Amino acid sequence: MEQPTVLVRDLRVKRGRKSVFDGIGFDIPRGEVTGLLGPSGCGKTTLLRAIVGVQAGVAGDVTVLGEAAGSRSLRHRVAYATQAASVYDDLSVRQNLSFFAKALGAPRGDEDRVIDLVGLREQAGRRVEALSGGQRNRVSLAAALLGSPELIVLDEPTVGLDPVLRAELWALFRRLASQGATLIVSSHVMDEALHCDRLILLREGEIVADTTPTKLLEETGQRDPEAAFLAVIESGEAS
Ligand SMILES: Nc1ncnc2c1ncn2[C@@H]1O[C@H](COP(=O)(O)OP(=O)(O)OP(=O)(O)O)[C@@H](O)[C@H]1O
Repeated sequence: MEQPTVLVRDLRVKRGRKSVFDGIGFDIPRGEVTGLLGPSGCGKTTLLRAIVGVQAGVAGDVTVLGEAAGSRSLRHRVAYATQAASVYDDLSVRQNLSFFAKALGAPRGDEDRVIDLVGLREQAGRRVEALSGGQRNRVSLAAALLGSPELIVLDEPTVGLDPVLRAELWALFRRLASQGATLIVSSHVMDEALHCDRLILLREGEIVADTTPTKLLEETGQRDPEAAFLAVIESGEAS
């Protein structure tokens, strides 16, 4: 059987004095879009950082593509787009992406491929400082797609985007997964859950459900994911 892309076992994370996770575990198979959902402060960013291997205070096992999370050999195989766009304001979209492409050793012309993927062709020559917040975030997303990484970790990539763009990005995530990439996408918007193959619902550092959109709605008898999430939390509190 194919090895999962991400394998998390007994993960414990301390940030300062606070224990954010105290022994969680799950697998993420290849070629799926996994949604990491839950309210602000539940631990989504901390978990993504542990998977990428940049979080301090981590104990337990996080294995990515068969290697320990954060291993040097994963540098070109794993991409991470943080919540705050990390791009140069005084460079154009294309200059930013050419710079990152060179730093990564991505194939020639890869910047144009990712500019098209995120729908920024018209803005390619514009300096990043002249873009909207949503467009800036898409530059960051484009940078994460350079070099066609096998695991793509995206922290709230659709924040601040209008519904049309949001739908376009989700279609892009699905397309990348169908080509074999594995995506982990965090969000606190439960409606986005419906675009995922798999859902990990977090609350205060605990996995309250590890499910699929269909199962979540079926098992809670709800029609919308927001209500379903609340139902999961209430049933957890009742038991
Ligand atoms: N540098 C830090 N030192 C101590 N505690 C921290 C630090 N950063 C975050 N935390 C705590 O860790 C917990 C998880 O935070 P995290 O940023 O992972 O949540 P999140 O689900 O991504 O939230 P959001 O959706 O608001 O980004 C929170 O309780 C937060 O207060």
